[in-house]
Amino acid sequence: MKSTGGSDAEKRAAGESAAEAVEDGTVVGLGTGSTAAHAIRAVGRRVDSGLDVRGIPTSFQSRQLAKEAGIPLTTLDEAGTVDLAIDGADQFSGPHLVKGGGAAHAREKIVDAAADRLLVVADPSKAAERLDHSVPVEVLPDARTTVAAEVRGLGGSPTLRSAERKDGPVVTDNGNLVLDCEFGTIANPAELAADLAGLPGAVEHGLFVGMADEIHVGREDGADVKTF
Ligand SMILES: O=C(CO)[C@H](O)[C@H](O)COP(=O)(O)O
Repeated sequence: MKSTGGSDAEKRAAGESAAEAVEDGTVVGLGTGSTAAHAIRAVGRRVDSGLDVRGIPTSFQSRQLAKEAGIPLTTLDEAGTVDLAIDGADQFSGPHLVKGGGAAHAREKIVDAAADRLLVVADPSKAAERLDHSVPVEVLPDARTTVAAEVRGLGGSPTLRSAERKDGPVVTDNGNLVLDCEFGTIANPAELAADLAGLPGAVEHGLFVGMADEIHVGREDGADVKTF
């Protein structure tokens, strides 16, 4: 699993802190990435101790991890609602997030938006005064050229994400491609989110505007919780 940013101890502290918030008898969205992985393993340990939950994974990776951790799984179709989602972020500023470093942001946004509460888990390197991380845009393969042109028209600089250990582009769990779009400092995340959402062939973008209810920021020896 690709790991970026802070230390593993910080990520683990964040994941374990959020996993403590999971209540008995609930449906939990399971995010993607190295920090969310710690939360999934921690929820699994609580399941071993008798916690009754059902998890909704947001990616192939989180499904595999949840199965290994012994978390019973369900789907949005079956469960209908999500009580709590735990997910990572590539950057956060207040409750606003940039996600999609693992190219899982389309399913993550569906599950995170459906949740009554979204708990973000992050190491301190993900904090920013204002969002300035590149924004991943998942695109239908046929739309990559036209969406890239539209992104340039919005003042962005798109780059097709290349795979590591495979020739060619990253292909998402949904069979699509990813354009990483640099906009510099994002003055108005809501406006950019609306512009990107309106592009034909853009499946989903990685701006999660105002979506975090809590951010658990891991330290070497614990976690700080910001509530919104
Ligand atoms: O959005 C994501 C995947 O699409 C991840 O949550 C994000 O990339 C953070 O990952 P990590 O915890 O490994 O830094």
